[in-house]
Amino acid sequence: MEKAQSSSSLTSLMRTKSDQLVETMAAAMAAMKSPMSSDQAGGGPESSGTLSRKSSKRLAAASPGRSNGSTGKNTHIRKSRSAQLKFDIDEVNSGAALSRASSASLGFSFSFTGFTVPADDVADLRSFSDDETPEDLEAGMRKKISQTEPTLPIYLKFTEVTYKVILKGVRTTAEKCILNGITGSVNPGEVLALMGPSGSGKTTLLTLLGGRLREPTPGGSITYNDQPYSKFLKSRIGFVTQDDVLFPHLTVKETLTYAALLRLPKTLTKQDKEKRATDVIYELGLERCQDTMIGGSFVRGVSGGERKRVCIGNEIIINPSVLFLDEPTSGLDSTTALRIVDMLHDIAEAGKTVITTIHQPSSRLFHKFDKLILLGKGSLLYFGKASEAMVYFSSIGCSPLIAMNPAEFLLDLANGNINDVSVPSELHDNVQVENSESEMRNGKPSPAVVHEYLVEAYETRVAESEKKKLMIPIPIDENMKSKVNSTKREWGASWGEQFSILFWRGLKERRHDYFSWLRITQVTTTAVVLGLLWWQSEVNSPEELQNQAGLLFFIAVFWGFFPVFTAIFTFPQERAMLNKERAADMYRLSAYFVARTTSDLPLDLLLPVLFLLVVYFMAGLRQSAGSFFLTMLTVLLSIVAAQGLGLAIGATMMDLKRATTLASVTVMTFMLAGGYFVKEVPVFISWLRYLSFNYHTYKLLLKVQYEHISPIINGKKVDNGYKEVGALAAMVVGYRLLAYLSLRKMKLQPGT
Ligand SMILES: Nc1ncnc2c1ncn2[C@@H]1O[C@H](COP(=O)(O)OP(=O)(O)OP(=O)(O)O)[C@@H](O)[C@H]1O
Repeated sequence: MEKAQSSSSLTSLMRTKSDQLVETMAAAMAAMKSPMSSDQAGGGPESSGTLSRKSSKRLAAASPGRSNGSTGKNTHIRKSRSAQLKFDIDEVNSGAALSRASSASLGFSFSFTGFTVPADDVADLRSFSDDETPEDLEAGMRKKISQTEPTLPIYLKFTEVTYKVILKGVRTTAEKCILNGITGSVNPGEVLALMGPSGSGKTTLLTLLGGRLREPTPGGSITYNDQPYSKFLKSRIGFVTQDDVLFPHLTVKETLTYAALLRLPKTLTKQDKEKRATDVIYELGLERCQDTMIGGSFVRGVSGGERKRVCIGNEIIINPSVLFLDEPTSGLDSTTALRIVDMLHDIAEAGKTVITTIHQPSSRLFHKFDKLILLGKGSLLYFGKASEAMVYFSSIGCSPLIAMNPAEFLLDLANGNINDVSVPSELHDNVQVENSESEMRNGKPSPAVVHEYLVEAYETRVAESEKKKLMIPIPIDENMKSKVNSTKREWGASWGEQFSILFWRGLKERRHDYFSWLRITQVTTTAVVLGLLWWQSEVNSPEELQNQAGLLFFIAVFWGFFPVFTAIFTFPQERAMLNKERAADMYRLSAYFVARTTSDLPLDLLLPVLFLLVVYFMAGLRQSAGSFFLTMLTVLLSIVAAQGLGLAIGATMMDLKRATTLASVTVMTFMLAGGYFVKEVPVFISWLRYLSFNYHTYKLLLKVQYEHISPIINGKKVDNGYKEVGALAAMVVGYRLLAYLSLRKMKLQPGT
């Protein structure tokens, strides 16, 4: 028997690779057409190997009949076929890996010279918007990602990657294993698809590979050109998250131009960067919608496919070496999805390494991937060429019984759903022998049994050889490898430029808010009502003065309350964008912070001017230019201080519900401590008023209006007002500093 076995193996090895491939494919086709016939030939599921160690022991004990004379023949066929198949898979995996990478002109020097789109190409090619027909695509109307600039090639390898989280319950703490020993690799020029049922760990694996998930520390090793993750990679990695994180009020062109200005290296001029944005627009076929707003829940904008392409454009604009995409085709029709995957192919052809998760691809899509990882409950069920997946599963006895999209078949298997799928008879025998209810469902092996079988099949057949392959050093020179190791961060623009870009981007994004008639109406209506209520009020008696002081206190409270609740939204609303852009090292946090907090100031300071113009003269407050302007300055200072509080609460909580609750309690406390309602505050709590911007504003307003009447007004001593101004100025800076530090401490959310 041994002789027969070795001669069979020898024959297999002596055949040419193509012969083997043809035979294997033919066997697989035959198995797919008629799974039963292969059984009869002795090479079907039964002969495909006793893969489950546990199952095989059970089988040997329970089915002595199978260990008779025929076993020798069966074992021989099984072993020789399995050896042949293993050989094929190994060969195909290693041989095809670099084919596309080498065909792409991968320059081994690292510079940015910009994308080049020949003008004729642009003119000739029709735009590729969502209303294109599938025929256009078939006819090759799709634009190629034409890029003359070399890309730093990055070979990504990952071995035995595990990821566990601690789940803390009310009483208990449990460990959950999300990924369990995932091994694989992807090279420049290849598109690797991560497939698996919902919750199988695709996004977790993608974010780990993208270097965006580092807590809790994952097990195993992930290397980029045989080097561990370094900060340098942030600028070489593009990451397209599942949710499209874009500013809804910016147009497609604005979005990509700002990304180019912030992310491209300082060595490029502003014009070069803008040209790069235009090139990307053409390459992604977005020219027809380049001046359309992105849109969002409340604003109609570009279509879902266009939005996804903008997200991809945002990442490819930096000419990344590795591009990660989380479900780029979700929610898109099959034609648009195909277009996106075609685009990923073109991106890979330009020498980039592309890794994407994909939920349920059509068969046309499925065949476009070079490599495939199939996950089931966090375990690896298959890693290899996508085109070899069916061959592999047929080799372990799992084939579709009806014509089926391969992706659907693989997902069914990964889910343990074996309706319309043939599984090895040993799996049936197994569970029948044990007659375990938990292992059977309607007379079929349960999903858990199928899962265990698939995991063990992969471990025993392929895993070891894959791990060995990963030990081979990658074929690029040491210089190139060490580049990845650099810890130097390279900003695309200086601090000042970052500030200016972010400031103008903020102004553009919120330009609609500035001219929001709702806010203007709200403020002017309040002003008119106040003006009418205090119409031409006099201060000839203490009662009249107290009456008018009520108006001053209301102004102090209104312009304390309003800015806090507006500013609270600033950071929680932009959290996803901040996460995304900080993960990509697009700018310094300080530049973003200053730009974000100042770009709102024009409107925030314009409305109170309008308000005071109405109230001041209607209510007949002190009629002198100095008093008017000092009142105005006091209110503006109070607004900037109150904004600081709102920013600090928002940045600390980063959750609108909690932030608004805390803000309302704080604002109410400050209002009560403001010195109008309670005159005799108990000593032990009297310090509270010093924290209240209402208190300081009110005191300053009293001083401006009545210092010529009496040194003590409404129970408040009117001095030079420096203390109040100092306190408000300290609040302006202090609260902002607190907000900034809270943002600094904020942990980046993976995958957003
Ligand atoms: N930090 C975490 N804490 C607890 N559970 C987590 C955590 N991260 C992921 N999980 C769980 O791990 C599993 C895998 O999640 P993951 O998002 O990677 O799955 P997926 O395959 O991408 O799913 P989908 O296709 O639905 O997006 C899920 O059950 C998820 O709830």
